Amino acid sequence: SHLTLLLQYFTGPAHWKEVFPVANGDRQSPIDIKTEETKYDPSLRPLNPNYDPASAKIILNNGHSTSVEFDDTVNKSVLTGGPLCGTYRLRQIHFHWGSNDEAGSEHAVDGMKYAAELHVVHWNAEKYSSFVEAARQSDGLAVMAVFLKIGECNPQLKKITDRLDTIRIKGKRALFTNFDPSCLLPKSLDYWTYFGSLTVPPLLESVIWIVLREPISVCSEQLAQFRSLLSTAEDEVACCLLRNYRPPQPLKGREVRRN
Ligand SMILES: CCCSc1c(F)c(F)c(S(=O)(=O)NC)c(F)c1F
Ligand SMILES: [Zn+2]
Repeated sequence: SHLTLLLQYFTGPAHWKEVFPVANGDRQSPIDIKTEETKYDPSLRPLNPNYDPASAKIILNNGHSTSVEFDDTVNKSVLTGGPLCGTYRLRQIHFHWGSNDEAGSEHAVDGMKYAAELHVVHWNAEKYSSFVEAARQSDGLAVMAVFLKIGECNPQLKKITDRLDTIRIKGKRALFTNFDPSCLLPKSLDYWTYFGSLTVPPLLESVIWIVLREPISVCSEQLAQFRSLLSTAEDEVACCLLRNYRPPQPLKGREVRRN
């Protein structure tokens, strides 16, 4: 309907600042990482993801992406090390992609975009009592970003893309357990890190970003399965979730460090 199209037009990234002024803030994400300007920091430690496959609970279509949600009531699946102080608890993973294989990642590297990007979302359970409280703090969230590069079909990603037909409609969820998201990480855990934000409203500036330098592979057919998800609910005119990435935002003097 015209109203749906109008809403979709006004809910795009260009209009977010009208409702969420922080969209023009000093630490917005994603960014274009200019590799020549990144700074080696010897104090950065190796990343130490430690996930229990039993923490995985459900796979979900929230209308903006597909996510796997984890049990974050105890410190069973955590991320420590890297730029982080303390223990960050795994909350969920989700993906960003584009309407074609040429663009889809949120972060860019020297102006180059990958086909898609995986976000592994953690919150600072040592200092804060809930995800929602942590999401309001400058050191509340830690998101590990993994680039997906067009190439071979990814057998680990298949565990997720093979289930998408059961959650095509916005709001649908299905049981999804016995899954360790480490299987989606590249061989090298070398990374860039910088202080940023959520990339979807409310765009809260509470994310310590950890962007892995080595991509994992994804094939066109698997990306097509992401694009076949619907951004609409049962009672709405069906509309495919063709793209869900925010374009790069101004760096505003921030430093990007590398280990
Ligand atoms: C528990 C519900 C929200 S968890 C979440 C999310 F769903 C999301 F999409 C992003 S993002 O901004 O898109 N990518 C970094 C986040 F940062 C998040 F923390
Ligand atoms: Zn994300």
